[in-house]
Amino acid sequence: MTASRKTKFEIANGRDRLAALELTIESLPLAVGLFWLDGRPVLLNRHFRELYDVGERWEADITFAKLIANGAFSDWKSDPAAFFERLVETLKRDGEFKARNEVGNRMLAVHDRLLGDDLILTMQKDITEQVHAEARITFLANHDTLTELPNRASLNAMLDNRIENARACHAKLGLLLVDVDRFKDINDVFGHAAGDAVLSEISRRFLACRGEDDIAARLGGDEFCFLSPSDNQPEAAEMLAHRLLEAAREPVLFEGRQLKVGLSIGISIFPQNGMDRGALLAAADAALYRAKAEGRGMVRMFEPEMDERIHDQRMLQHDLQRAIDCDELELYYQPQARITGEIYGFEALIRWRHPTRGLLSPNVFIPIAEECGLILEIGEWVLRTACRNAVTWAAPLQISVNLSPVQFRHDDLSTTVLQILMETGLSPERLELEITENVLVKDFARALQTLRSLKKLGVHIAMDDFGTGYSSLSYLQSFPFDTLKIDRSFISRLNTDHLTDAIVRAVIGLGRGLDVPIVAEGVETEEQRAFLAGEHCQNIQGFLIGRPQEIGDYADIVGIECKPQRSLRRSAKTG
Ligand SMILES: Nc1nc2c(ncn2[C@@H]2O[C@H](COP(=O)(O)O[C@H]3[C@@H](O)[C@H](n4cnc5c(=O)[nH]c(N)nc54)O[C@@H]3COP(=O)(O)O)[C@@H](O)[C@H]2O)c(=O)[nH]1
Repeated sequence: MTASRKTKFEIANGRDRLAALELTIESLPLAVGLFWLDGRPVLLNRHFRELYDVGERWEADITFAKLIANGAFSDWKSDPAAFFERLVETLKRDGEFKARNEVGNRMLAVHDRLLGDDLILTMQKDITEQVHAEARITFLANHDTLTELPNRASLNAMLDNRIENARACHAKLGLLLVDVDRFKDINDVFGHAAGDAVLSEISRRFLACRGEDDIAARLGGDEFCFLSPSDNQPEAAEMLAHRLLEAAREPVLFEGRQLKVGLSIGISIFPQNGMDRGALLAAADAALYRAKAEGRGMVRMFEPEMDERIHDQRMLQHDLQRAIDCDELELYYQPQARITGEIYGFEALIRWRHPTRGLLSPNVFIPIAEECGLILEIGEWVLRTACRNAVTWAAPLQISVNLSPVQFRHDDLSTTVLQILMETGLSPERLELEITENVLVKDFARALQTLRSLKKLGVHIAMDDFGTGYSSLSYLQSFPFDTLKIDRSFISRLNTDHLTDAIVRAVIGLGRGLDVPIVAEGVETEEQRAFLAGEHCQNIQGFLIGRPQEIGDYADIVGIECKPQRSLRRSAKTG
């Protein structure tokens, strides 16, 4: 090949390569533009031209600044030439510039580079889908998926921020904690889809009655939180609370049913009820607790004496952790008798001999133990102590033990019972476990399975407080209880209220029909006993027969030497 032919070949080859390069750039899936430093374009690929609406043969006066000014950078729009100058300065200094730019409804990741001394290469990638996905992920991290309200994490951040601002401006804030009354019942009776429908609809109504600056969030379950930033406190918070109550009044329609809910609301005010988020939430929670305790459907403002209750509960919880080890728990025993008066068993009832507060009722500390999980240890102690005590009796009487729903939901309950029976040597048919229907309300199928495995051990199962829940009857269909205990609230009204007499009569009839013996609880008078005898109620328990006492007080009945209970407790603990 001659020298001139070689050059021609190389030139042709070079042109081909340039054409191939241009074709590649033309079809790249990102917008590419090459510009002179004065802004005039050298090359704009198809994506770039489409993005900025430029023809294939662009007009002579087109420039980088004019093109980008069609994007959404407002500073570019106001003075594109000045911004272009600044870009060139940046490129000369740093060699590149990266940013996100919005063009029309697309989001672009822009990467500009200086090529040599006189060219700007801009590469702009469409990241609209990625940005949407990022926004969705951020939204999900900060919002509750069901109601789309801010979640607890984002509420915490917003509260901290608003409290900080309010502190700086000496402003006031109202914090509302809102609980949907009886929401659990809707979930349990009509299913979770109904529960979800209620929460979604209620949240939608909440948003409609919230003020422009108010914050609404879902904390989880049926708990919501609102922040009213008005200075007019507590009035503004109270007004918001009443708007929320009103919004929830209308039933929620679900699959043709009208589901009725109510709200309980607790309010705390910044700064007087707390100086930070934790204190304000705790104060609103105490007020909410009071609202629920006073019958639900209520709004309660925080009052300092509620703080004492929180403090008190915390102290008790703290002390309770040591109660077993320090031998402070005791069992009292209350006799259970045939209607004729013959005692056939005892119910074990726990007491806490607190070192400074004296003898505490289970109503005071069992809810605390359930809340903090200590009930598992305490419940096991009760079961072991009661069984160990009962085997020492000469008379093989029945021993009844209360089970908390928390114990019941724990996986190992039947194993624990079996272990204690084997360890103490108590014959299973002497042990009766008392459950309330709360045990069955949550996760019915699982509860039923546990009941069946307990029954297989040979122990008896009693339904306690019968008649106080509204679905007791349906539970009777599902499980063959050995005993039904009519709640003492019915017995105390016997002979004074016709309706109560009729209910007690009906329950006794029901027991007879199902062949399940009835125990009437809380029998205090001979008149009540006579009524029950007249209705052929088999068994009674109550102060008329005997109060809960140390077992030594019933030594002659159970057939033990009258020895102090503390030694028995200690021997139960050491196994
Ligand atoms: N999970 C556990 N719960 C327990 C345990 N021990 C008790 N409890 C539950 O605490 C509640 C209160 O019990 P208590 O203060 O012992 O009250 C019992 C009796 O004293 C009371 N009673 C009995 N007869 C009468 C009466 O004639 N009048 C009257 N005013 N009160 C009376 O009733 C309570 C027994 O109720 P019940 O269990 O429903 O049979 C109570 O709910 C206990 O269940 C425990 O170890 N674990």
